Amino acid sequence: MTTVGAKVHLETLHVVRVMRTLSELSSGCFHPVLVSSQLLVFFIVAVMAAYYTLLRRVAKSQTNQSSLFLHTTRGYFTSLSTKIGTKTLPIPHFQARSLASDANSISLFDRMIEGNHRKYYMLGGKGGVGKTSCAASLAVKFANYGHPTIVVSTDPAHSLSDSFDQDLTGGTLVRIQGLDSPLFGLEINPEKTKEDFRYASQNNGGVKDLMDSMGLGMVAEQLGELKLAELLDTPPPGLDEAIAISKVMQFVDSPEYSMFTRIVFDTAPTGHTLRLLSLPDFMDASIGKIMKMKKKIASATSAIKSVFGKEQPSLVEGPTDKLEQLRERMAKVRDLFRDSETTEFVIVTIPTVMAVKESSRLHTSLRKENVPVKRLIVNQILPSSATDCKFCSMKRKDQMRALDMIRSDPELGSLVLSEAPLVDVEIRGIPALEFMGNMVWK
Ligand SMILES: Nc1ncnc2c1ncn2[C@@H]1O[C@H](COP(=O)(O)OP(=O)(O)OP(=O)(O)O)[C@@H](O)[C@H]1O
Repeated sequence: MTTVGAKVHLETLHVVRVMRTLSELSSGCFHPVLVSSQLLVFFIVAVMAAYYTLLRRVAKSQTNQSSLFLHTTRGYFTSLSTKIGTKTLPIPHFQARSLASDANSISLFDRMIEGNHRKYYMLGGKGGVGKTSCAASLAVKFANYGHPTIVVSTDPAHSLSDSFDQDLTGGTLVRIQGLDSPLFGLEINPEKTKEDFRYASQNNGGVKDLMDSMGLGMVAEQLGELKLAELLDTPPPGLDEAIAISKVMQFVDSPEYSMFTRIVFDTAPTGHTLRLLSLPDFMDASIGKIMKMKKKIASATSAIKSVFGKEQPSLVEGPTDKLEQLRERMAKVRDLFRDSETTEFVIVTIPTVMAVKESSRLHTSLRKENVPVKRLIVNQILPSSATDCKFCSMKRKDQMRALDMIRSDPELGSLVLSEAPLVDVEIRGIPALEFMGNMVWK
């Protein structure tokens, strides 16, 4: 065999090995409850990793080539503030209050609380504009209206814990204290998940024992063979988003979460969020390509084997093809992001030219992706009373110009504007979030 021939043969062997790994991962023995969280993430990363490996290798072988807010709010908070502790609690059973409203005088927020079917809200925008404060305040408001609610941060640089002034970093749902109503929070921790993968592939022992006990020892070996650790040192783009998506899939699919009628996402700054939204399409295409190649390789190998009179076990179809199932779930998430009955993306901005321009671009991208957007929150507006210092009055004039820019912007002008003033305290803790919620969500 020539050197080039040997190389192509090696590449093909690698491809077959990856396919086998996916096939093993795809077949049998997955107990839905045990596997739902960690293995789902494992599975998505395995598919992404395999896809990138394939792309790299196949392409290579084929081509060989100050107190500013004068209406002071401080007194409001200090009268309400209490020191709040956190602990993880089992999820109790709750029922959303009946939310009947007069169809003629219905506000945008009335529509948001209407109905007991599940709705998803994603808040996004430029860094530091107040996405977390708005997302947390919305979640608190939903809960206070009787909706069992989850608030999830998909921003790798989380500030949800800081916003609630409670520890939500454990990677599991935590009951948020200080409310009579059911509100749970979660910060998705991609670093921890990546660490788990590194551990899984470097030190198969612990994970293998665990997976053996689940009847999945074979999967642990195969994950090791994929050398995920190497891949995770240079993780494929979008891995953080893949982990976030796997959580969305959990919320969508799992009966464990079915009692939650509102799910609020505090998303990462614009770039990450757009990747998150386009990932299901990307995954769908990737899985499609992997499946096509799987079929090609299977038919090629069976042709060769038939020449030698040997029967080749089929790589093409298993009775339970988990790849196809994953593809269907991805399609479900993709459709969910685009369903205006269930999902709304809320853009948060501040009145500066730079933030407005970025929000306009974000809206363009969301529109292209067919993600429903109805509302634009303009946060941190200096109140009209802030004119007795020169700095404040200059700043306010600047902000008014940015607001005019929003109203005449072809992208943003059509959205419902919610204006929130800059307040003289940090938005932190439940009382502050309730206060913020009453300013923003009307
Ligand atoms: N209307 C407001 N008045 C006063 N302070 C505010 C207001 N909105 C937000 N803040 C403060 O601004 C800071 C940033 O807010 P927040 O964390 O909500 O922004 P973010 O967009 O989520 O930031 P990041 O992109 O870093 O996650 C926080 O200290 C918050 O308390």
